[in-house]
Amino acid sequence: MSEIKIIDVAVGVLCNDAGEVLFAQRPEGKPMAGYWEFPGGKLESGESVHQALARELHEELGINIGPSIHWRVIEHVYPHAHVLLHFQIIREWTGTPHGKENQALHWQKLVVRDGVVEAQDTQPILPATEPLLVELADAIEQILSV
Ligand SMILES: Nc1nc2c([nH]c(=O)n2[C@H]2C[C@H](O)[C@@H](COP(=O)(O)OP(=O)(O)OP(=O)(O)O)O2)c(=O)[nH]1
Ligand SMILES: [Mg+2]
Repeated sequence: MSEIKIIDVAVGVLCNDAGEVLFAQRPEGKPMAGYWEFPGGKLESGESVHQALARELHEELGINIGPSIHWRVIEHVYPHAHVLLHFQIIREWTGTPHGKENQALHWQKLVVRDGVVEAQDTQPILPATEPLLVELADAIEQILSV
């Protein structure tokens, strides 16, 4: 019997006061290079989702995050890995995000039109993340309205 290894991934949705979210483009050398994603990465052993997120966003963007709000957990099977994605929304951080791994960054407002989010500047988006954007736009609107 073969055992499936599920990889936990902490995914950070940085959301600014204008309601924009930060996308990063996966650099050369990683699986699915060129795809856009939310910053984040794999949990190391013993880490909580928030701890992994704080570490990854410091490594990838050079920022220190404040609290993260749990939003969704999504399972996805790629040819390269079977992942469990823990999406967290972040409203507070210190420092200005910059691509420490030479990845391109882009702040993008999630505008829903005819039931889809048009994100022309951040195509293609990772297949597990793309279908969540409409609901994420909703969640962000609610968070900003409080
Ligand atoms: N960060 C992130 N990963 C995502 C998203 N959507 C999605 O399917 N994934 C998948 C792609 C990868 O299989 C996995 C993330 O793993 P990764 O390779 O980026 O992990 P890492 O940052 O720790 O990278 P490395 O140190 O292993 O190079 O999760 C997303 O929006 N953000
Ligand atoms: Mg990563």
